[in-house]
Amino acid sequence: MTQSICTANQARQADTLAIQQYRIPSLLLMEHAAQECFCLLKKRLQNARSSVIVCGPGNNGADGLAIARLCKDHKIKCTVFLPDPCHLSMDEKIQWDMIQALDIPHISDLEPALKKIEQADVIIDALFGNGLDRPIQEPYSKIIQTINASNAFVASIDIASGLQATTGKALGICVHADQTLAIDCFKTGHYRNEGRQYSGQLFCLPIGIPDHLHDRLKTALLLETKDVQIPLRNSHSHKGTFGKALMIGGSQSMHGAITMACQACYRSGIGTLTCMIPDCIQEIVGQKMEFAMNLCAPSQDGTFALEGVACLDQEKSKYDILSLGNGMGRTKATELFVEHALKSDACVLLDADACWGLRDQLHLLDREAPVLLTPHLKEMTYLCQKDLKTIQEDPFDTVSTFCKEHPQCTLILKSDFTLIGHQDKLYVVDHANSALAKGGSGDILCGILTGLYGQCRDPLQAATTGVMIHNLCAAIKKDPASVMPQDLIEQIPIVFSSLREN
Ligand SMILES: NC(=O)C1=CN([C@@H]2O[C@H](COP(=O)(O)OP(=O)(O)OC[C@H]3O[C@@H](n4cnc5c(N)ncnc54)[C@H](OP(=O)(O)O)[C@@H]3O)[C@@H](O)[C@H]2O)[C@@H](O)CC1
Ligand SMILES: [K+]
Repeated sequence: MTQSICTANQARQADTLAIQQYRIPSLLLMEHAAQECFCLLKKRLQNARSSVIVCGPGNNGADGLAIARLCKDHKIKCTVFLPDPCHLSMDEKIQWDMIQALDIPHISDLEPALKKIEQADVIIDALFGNGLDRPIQEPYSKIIQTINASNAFVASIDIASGLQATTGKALGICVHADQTLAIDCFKTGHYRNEGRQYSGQLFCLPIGIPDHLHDRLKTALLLETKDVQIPLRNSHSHKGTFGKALMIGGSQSMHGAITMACQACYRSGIGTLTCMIPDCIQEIVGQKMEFAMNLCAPSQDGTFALEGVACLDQEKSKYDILSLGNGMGRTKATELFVEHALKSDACVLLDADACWGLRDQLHLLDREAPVLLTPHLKEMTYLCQKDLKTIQEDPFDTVSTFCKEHPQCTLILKSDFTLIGHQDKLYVVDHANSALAKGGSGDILCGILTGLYGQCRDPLQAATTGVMIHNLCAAIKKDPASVMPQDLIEQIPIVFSSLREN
């Protein structure tokens, strides 16, 4: 099952359709949710000296009560805390009656409950889920404050209580979860604004809502390794089969960027690779890259000179993909190279300084051949009319709006998770790893994408597979602080073969 990322409204609509159109009783969905949560938490609950399930006034609270019942079935002790038994949703009222009939320990008075929370080593947070619609007030703020001050392991059901499920904004105070057990689908609020900070480790649990309901009702899909496809390599092939790439970049002060990008490209299966650099770095780059052909364009002050673009014009028709940006610098020549590359018939990949070089000529994106763009958040401000804060607040909207306006583009927006957009499709790759938060990491991604595009000629396949490979390269047995770009490049063959085996 591919995991959908939904707004609160989309998740609610899927629930409603499952109940009304597919006649699945709401209590049955809830029982599935409770069983899945219980399975995941069972070991911790068994080993806990004291656990508390804190339940709010809606169906999120009802999930918590159903989990308490499963604990009783498995002879696991836990205490239910329901602060407001007079204010319950319909399903919660049914769950609450069962709790009382089964004589499961429960408290509703605040002071003894807060003591229990202070002493607990496992807390299940079922205060608020998808339905939180206003700032948290007393007594809930005091309860959340006590949960956050405790040393307990905290698991939030569906979403950390206090987070608005669509926006990920903390409405006043918010539970700081160690784990979040998303019910049926992830919520956009897990990824936006404070969502990442409060959610802890994320899991998505199926509850029997027919998967196809999310074909329409979703904002994005979370990509997993099983969803990506390394381009096939027929043994009866020659170097032309796997694409001809021209990678353009480098400058006196940043010659490492283009070298790393080219190494990653070659390791990612390109047929032939030519590297275009300013002639002032010819010697140093040439020594590092026997595998690539070098083309030198005239330089000025350590970067490409304006007249260097003639070199690109002479060459550009020979390639399947032109990739620009790595270590190129922000100069007039960069803008000119971007313009002339986009006026070719080849696929064009614009990375780093090339995204900056595009900022005043976005109309050039309306072309026949595909364009791949790999901005980070700041570089994204050059590609749309939004400031950094607005992009950070809603990267989903930023990417989907851009991709609708520029249907030829595949956009890869890099932050602590990666968003990939193409036309109306939106994907998330979430393998956050600080090993990638370093200079050189983007150049390696650019190389991987170029290599993959050469083989599959499908920008979206190159993007989804390339981002996944890049993320997996960082998952090595080295401390993230010490991972060097070269470590990532050396990991590429290992990741390729493990993905191909799968
Ligand atoms: N079939 C299903 O639907 C399934 C649902 N499932 C589960 O249900 C969850 C969604 O349930 P939900 O819609 O009842 O929302 P939830 O967040 O529990 O309660 C919110 C209620 O609290 C109130 N309220 C809001 N803000 C407040 C505040 N600041 N301070 C105080 N009160 C506040 C407000 O009520 P009001 O006070 O406005 O009457 C609102 O109604 C979902 O996350 C998942 O866990 C699963 O079991 C699968 C099946
Ligand atoms: K919750």
